[in-house]
Parts: sequence; C-alpha cells; structure tokens
Amino acid sequence: MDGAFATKLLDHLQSGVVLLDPQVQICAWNQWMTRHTELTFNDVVTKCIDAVFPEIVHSRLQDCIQQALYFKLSSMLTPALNPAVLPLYQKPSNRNLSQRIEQLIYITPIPQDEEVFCLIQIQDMTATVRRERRLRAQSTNLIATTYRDALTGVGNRRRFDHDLGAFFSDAYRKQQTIALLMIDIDDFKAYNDHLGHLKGDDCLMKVATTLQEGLRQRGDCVSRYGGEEFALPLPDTDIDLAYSIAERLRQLIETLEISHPASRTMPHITVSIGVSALIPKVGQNMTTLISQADQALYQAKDAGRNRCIRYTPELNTAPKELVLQH
Ligand SMILES: Nc1nc2c(ncn2[C@@H]2O[C@H](COP(=O)(O)OP(=O)(O)OP(=O)(O)O)[C@@H](O)[C@H]2O)c(=O)[nH]1
Repeated sequence: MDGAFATKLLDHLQSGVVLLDPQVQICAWNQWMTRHTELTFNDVVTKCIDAVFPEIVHSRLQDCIQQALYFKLSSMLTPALNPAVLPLYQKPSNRNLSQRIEQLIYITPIPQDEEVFCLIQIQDMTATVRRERRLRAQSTNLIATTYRDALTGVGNRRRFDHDLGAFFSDAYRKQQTIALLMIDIDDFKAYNDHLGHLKGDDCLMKVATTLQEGLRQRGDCVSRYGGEEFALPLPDTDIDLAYSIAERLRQLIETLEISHPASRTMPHITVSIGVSALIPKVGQNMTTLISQADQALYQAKDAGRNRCIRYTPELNTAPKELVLQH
C-alpha cells in the first residue's frame, strides 16, 4: 500500500485520526478532523497539538499523549469521565448552535525505528451518550414513580417498607434509637360519607402535603401506609424527640381547619398519632416497631382522638388511665 492510498484510506474513516511525531507535532490529520474543526491538514501540519487545541494543556488527554510517547502506554478516554475533551463540532462553522461532539478517544504509542509516535483516534459517541442520558432520566423518573403514592404524592407503602428496613438495619448495627409515627385521620369514614369520595381525596392530599412539608430534616419522608393512614420512620431519633415531632404535625393538621361536619371530636379534620421508638435487639424486627406504634395509635383513638400517644411497654398490660402520656 503506497502513501497516497494510505491517506485516502484515512480520509474515508468514520472517525478522527491524528498522528503526533516524537516532538508532539501533528504529522497526520484525516478528513474527519477537518470536517469537525474546519482546520485542514495544511493548517495543522508540524504544529504542536496543544498549539492547535490550547485547551488540552494540563488535561488528561495531554497526560495520556505523554505517557504514550515516553512510556509507550496506551490509554482510552471515555465520554462518561472526560466530557468532550477536544473542540470538535458537528457544524464547526456555527459553534454557538452546534454542541460539541461527545468523544471516545484512544491514544496508542506507535514505535518506529528508535522513536515513538502517538496515534490519536476519536469516535463520535454523541448519539450513544444522548441515548444513555435519556434512559438514565427515564429510569430515575420510573424509580421515583415506583416509590410515590399516586394520589397524594408522598411515599407509598413500598417506600415506607424500604426506608424502615434500611433505617432499622442501620439502627441495629449502630445500636441507635429508631422511631416511628403512625398517623391516622380521625373519623375519615364519616368525612367521606358526608362530603363524598372526591372531597375525601382532596383532604388526603392536603393532609399528606402538610405532613411532608412540616418535616424539618432533609430526607425524612412521610409515606401513605394505607387508606387514611400515614407513617413516618425517623432514624436516630429517641421517643421524646419523636413525640415532639408528632405533636407539631398534629397541630399543623389542626390549624389547616379543613371543615369536618361529621367529626366526633372537632368541627375540622384532626389526626391521631401513635409514637414508638426502640434500640433494635436480637429477635426484634421492624414489625415490632410498627406493632408498638399501632398500639399507641389505638390508644390515641380510644382516648378521644386528635392526640399523640407514645408507646410504653405497660400499654399491653396496665389499665389505660395509668399509661396514657398525652
Ligand atoms: N376518599 C378516600 N377515602 C379513602 C381512601 N382510602 C381509604 N379511605 C376511606 O377512609 C375511611 C377509613 O375509615 P375507618 O378505618 O373506619 O376509620 P375512621 O372513620 O377514620 O375512624 P377512626 O380512624 O377511628 O377515627 C374509609 O371510609 C375508607 O373508605 C382514599 O384513597 N380516598
């Protein structure tokens, strides 16, 4: 194969080819490079690559070129870790409107007699990178949907199970307290029966949003446990702090003053909250914490609703009036 044919071959490649001599000067530059830079072979020949592309100075690409020339090491720069290293454009005449080509770059040492040349090959990965970004965005969206309650927008039961499971394991490992709030709207059946299911749905949305927005710790997430019941797992939180959070949330719902003409307690929507907390021991699991919060919630309902009750071990056995801490 003669030199002219080799040049023709390079010019037909669907990727960029640049060859550097041992002095880092350009000695080959194919048509693909011209198409995406508007620089011809004559514009760049014998110039140092960093004179043509000043932005590669101190870049990873410059390191790789030197490793190829001095240590005969090959490398690859992927678009994920090295976004658009070289100023290559689909339409270099209009750089403002044209995005940089996403590049996969191979740097290969080419020993020749006593010297080493450096071959740079560039592949256009723009379509692949865009497709990956789109897929990643879709999958992030899908994960968010999987964990969101469709009606209220707060977490769903799957999110609750996931969060509580993770917090519980963490609390067991670190021997820290984990707390749980079970929050239930009072007399919600009567609300639905009086005002209709659509108003009921509206009310659920307002309560859910208020609970979520009432949380002060980033990462805390209210989930809809079922029907008109919400749950809030709280990592590294003792019973007193959990109780004060519960009380603040209860008051927030009360101050919404959503009219409830059929309530047995107040003329507006209220919630009852059961609070439990424990440091996980061998033989306990998250069901223990849920069951304790549930028992406290039943006590709150029994005691007249619109209140928070914390679980104490005596709740199981002692007469109610001795254990209610409201
Ligand atoms: N509008 C609406 N209502 C729901 C939804 N999910 C559950 N409910 C209603 O919530 C009501 C819950 O009623 P109950 O479990 O008897 O409890 P309650 O009337 O709130 O009484 P207490 O909890 O004892 O105060 C039922 O009437 C359910 O139909 C929902 O997505 N939308």
